[in-house]
Amino acid sequence: MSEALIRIDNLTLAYDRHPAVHHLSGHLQEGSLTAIAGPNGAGKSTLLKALMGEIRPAEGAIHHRLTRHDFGYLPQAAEINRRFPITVLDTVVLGAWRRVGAFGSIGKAERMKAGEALATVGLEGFERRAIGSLSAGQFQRVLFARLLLQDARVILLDEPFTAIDARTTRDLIDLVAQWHGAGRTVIAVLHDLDQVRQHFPQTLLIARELIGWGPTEEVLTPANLLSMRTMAERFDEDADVCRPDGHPGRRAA
Ligand SMILES: Nc1ncnc2c1ncn2[C@@H]1O[C@H](COP(=O)(O)OP(=O)(O)OP(=O)(O)O)[C@@H](O)[C@H]1O
Repeated sequence: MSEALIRIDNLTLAYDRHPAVHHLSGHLQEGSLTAIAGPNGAGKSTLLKALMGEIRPAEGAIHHRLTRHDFGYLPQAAEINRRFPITVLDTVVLGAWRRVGAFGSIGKAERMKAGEALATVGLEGFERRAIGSLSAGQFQRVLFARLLLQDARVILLDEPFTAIDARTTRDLIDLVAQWHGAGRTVIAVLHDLDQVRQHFPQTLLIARELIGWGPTEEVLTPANLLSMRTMAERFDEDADVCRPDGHPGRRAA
């Protein structure tokens, strides 16, 4: 078997020492297409941010030889400020900045590529519109066009199809399949388990602790889904990170 692209070793992620992800281990192969599923507050977004290096492990480690520029990231819609006065084309062009670097110059070629990416996502003619004037689905298409321009080796998508209509979802899932076909590594946080079963060969099921990670049909079993719900009911927002021996640490006063 080929060497893993990303290896996660006994990873604990915490905010102010309250763990959002506990003792997670596993690996991602290059070219894999993986869904991260789990209840609200399970640590899914936190894990994506840690993969990119935005959150440092409280314990354990994430091993890879990638840089921040190798990651394309689509945040949850709620994290994006759409009031920023910027056009659709310039938003897509931002995808190229990561590639050319902060001191590189964005030329005509990049702007043309941005126009092509917009056409690919079905938004030809939208170039000069302000992003604030778009529908949620149109804006999500713009963000996918930006990812196309970014041309990243690893693509991280946080709830990419939430509040998006069926047609847009289908088009964007097709893009994900194309990335996968082209050998990109794609990881998407998803809540719709039917979508996961249909389109994602690998699943990481998490409820702060790992429940299952592997082929989707082996992970999304009734037993695992029951464990997930039981663990979610017991989420303890005041838990402290474990001691190095793996036993629960002191609880916050
Ligand atoms: N910036 C932060 N500061 C403090 N706690 C945070 C922060 N971000 C997330 N958390 C907490 O970490 C835990 C995991 O949150 P996270 O957003 O990773 O979960 P999630 O699985 O992505 O949830 P959802 O499905 O609701 O988006 C939650 O208890 C959350 O309140």
